[in-house]
Amino acid sequence: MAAYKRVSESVALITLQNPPVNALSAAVRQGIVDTVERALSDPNVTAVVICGQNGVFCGGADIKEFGSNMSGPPLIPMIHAIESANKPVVAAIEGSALGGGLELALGCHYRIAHSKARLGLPEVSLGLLPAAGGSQRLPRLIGVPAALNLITTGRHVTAAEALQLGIVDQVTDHNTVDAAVKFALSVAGRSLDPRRISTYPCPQQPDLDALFEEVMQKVRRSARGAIAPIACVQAVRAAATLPYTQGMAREQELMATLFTSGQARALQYCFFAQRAVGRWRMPSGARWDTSKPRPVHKAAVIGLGTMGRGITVALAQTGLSVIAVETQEKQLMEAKQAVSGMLERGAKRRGVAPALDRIIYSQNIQAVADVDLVIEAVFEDVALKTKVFKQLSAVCKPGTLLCTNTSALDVDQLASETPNPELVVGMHFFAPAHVMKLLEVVYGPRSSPEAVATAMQLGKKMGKASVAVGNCRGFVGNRMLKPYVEQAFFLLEEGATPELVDRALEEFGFPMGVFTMSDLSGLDVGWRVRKGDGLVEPGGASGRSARVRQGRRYSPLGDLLCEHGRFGQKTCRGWYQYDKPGSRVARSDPWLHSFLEAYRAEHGLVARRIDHQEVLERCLYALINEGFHILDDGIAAGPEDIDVIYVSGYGWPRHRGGPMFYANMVGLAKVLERLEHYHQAHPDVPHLQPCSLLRRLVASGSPPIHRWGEVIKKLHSQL
Ligand SMILES: CC/C=C\CC(=O)SCCNC(=O)CCNC(=O)[C@H](O)C(C)(C)COP(=O)(O)OP(=O)(O)OC[C@H]1O[C@@H](n2cnc3c(N)ncnc32)[C@H](O)[C@@H]1OP(=O)(O)O
Repeated sequence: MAAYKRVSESVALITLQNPPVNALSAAVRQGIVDTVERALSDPNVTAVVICGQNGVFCGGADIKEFGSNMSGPPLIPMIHAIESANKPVVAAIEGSALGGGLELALGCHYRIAHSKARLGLPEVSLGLLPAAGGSQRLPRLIGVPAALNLITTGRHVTAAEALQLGIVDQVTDHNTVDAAVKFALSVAGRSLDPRRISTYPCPQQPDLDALFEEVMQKVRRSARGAIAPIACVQAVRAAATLPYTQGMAREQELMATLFTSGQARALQYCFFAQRAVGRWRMPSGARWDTSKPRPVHKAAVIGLGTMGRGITVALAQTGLSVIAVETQEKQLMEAKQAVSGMLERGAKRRGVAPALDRIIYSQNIQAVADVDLVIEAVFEDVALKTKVFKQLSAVCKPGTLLCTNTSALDVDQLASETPNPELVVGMHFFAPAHVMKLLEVVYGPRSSPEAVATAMQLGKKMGKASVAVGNCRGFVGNRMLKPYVEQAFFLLEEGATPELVDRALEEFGFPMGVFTMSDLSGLDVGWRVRKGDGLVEPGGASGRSARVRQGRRYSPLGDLLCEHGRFGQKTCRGWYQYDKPGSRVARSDPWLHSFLEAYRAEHGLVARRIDHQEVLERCLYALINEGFHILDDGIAAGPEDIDVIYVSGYGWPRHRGGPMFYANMVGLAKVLERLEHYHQAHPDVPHLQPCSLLRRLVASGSPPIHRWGEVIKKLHSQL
């Protein structure tokens, strides 16, 4: 839909109307075609201004239409008709001009932006390229290097940067439409030939081949298997080397490949999944839209180790006053120095003042008496956390929300130690907490909807992908990680090497394989957890019993490496070897290979050839199978929650959508068949036994992922 109005007598004002972001749906495109035609055929109109309703120019093509049969006028001829118009067309850009929205503006003869507007071509993050002429017009307008940067990263630029780059002609702090109308009147009657970007030659660049080669290499390295960034480089190259019409043909050809690729579907699923997790719901029926968050102005962090420091930074950067408590003076001083450093570096990067004075440091827990919310981040020890929660209950004003930063402990058990368990939730941050985008908000059976709403809102303010999950061992992310890591260990026993397993996973798109990751986070972390679970037998047992614990197959490989003092990067030795402590360059370690051979010999294991497919199937399907258990148990409300957790916090490649989306893409019947196959081969591995929900879904004809909820609901209503 697009509204048409005459203003200042001779200016046609066309307003895009499709809330909330005026996406270019079929109806909007039709509206633009009709109103532009009307303006151009009206002899009383001398100029045209295009703007968007409610302070947003246009969020781009309507992503929801991508999955359906596209109808309505196509974008390219629509934009071409605007550019060819014989009356000046001015884009009045407020809010956002993104993707097709910016491409529409590039078809206009002039662009006026409000100073708070953001512009960009983020198609690459949806697995696409700017294929409404954006990949051909932008390089002609701002040059190849700047266009390559914007198109391959998809980053949004401010109006000020857009002006500097030459994307917009004017920036205003006042009413943008008024400024655009005034501007349109001032240019009416001027020749438009110099304003048609498609007719510009692409600015010449010395060493064009070298530039493209360099960018292509950089993009390939960071794309981790994603194809859209590569197609973006190819499209810009076409702009730089071909006449416009041929460049457009290349743009369309590349887009057709991307559009039908599974990657675009996965990335568009991620876009909507990220928004869907904000609409959380709990098994009790409490929901995001009926639960009111409490205001949080002042927060406290208890315990200033690595996690507590990061959380303090994240809170202060959000604009909250923070009381940071650490009982030991030396640790408190060290933490203050570290937190200040992190804030200063972050502020420098963002060009703002560091929020140093928002934090009060104290050794005394009494200092938190008047805060609205506390995040306890002491050592992962249930007795210690219980003690802190008891102290907090005595000190804090009534109604203070008590949050625990834990990666696995029972939130409900901690809640039960307080007089107001409804005020307790888990906030599982990921290290480094001021950088990592994921937050699991863990509710127990007694957590109030208000407490969950408050933690979710705080997470959003901190810029985190916040996902509400139920309380169980490891919550969602770590619970699913366990069978994944377990399979990797078993594969080593059966003949694989850390190098082989990691390479398969990295080629799949993970930034790091399981063993490189284990070296980075420290092998002792998992060792401590396994000790706590009673799985580690001191000194390492021998014989068959060494590989069986609690009635199921167990691999003591990680424990044995720890017994050798191999804790990963920090000790220069783990699954790999490193030149110096903390070095990230993992080198193959002959000791480890000999150790594996000796281990297999000791346990009568015969190494066999293992290929990448088996590595992927065993590690990923075991992880996915646990995801189905999590859905079945109601710990995650839907597959989107799991997928957002894995993409935002566990390095799952975004262009593969997340583990549950991936299972949907592979085919549920295939995942089930492979799990059955591997479970038959390894009956002592319960994680390979297909989950009953997976069986139910397959029996229901493998519905698409957005309809899994119906099967889950039916299953639960029958219980
Ligand atoms: C031939 C192909 C030509 C062109 C290709 C394209 O144009 S692809 C689309 C390129 N555009 C984008 O990638 C922009 C996507 N949107 C955003 O980045 C943000 O939504 C935006 C515009 C910056 C606004 O952010 P804000 O935080 O204010 O809102 P939110 O993200 O929560 O979005 C609000 C609701 O709008 C829906 N939505 C946003 N953009 C689109 C879109 N392009 N198409 C369809 N729907 C869109 C979003 O899903 C939210 O809806 P909800 O029901 O709440 O989930």
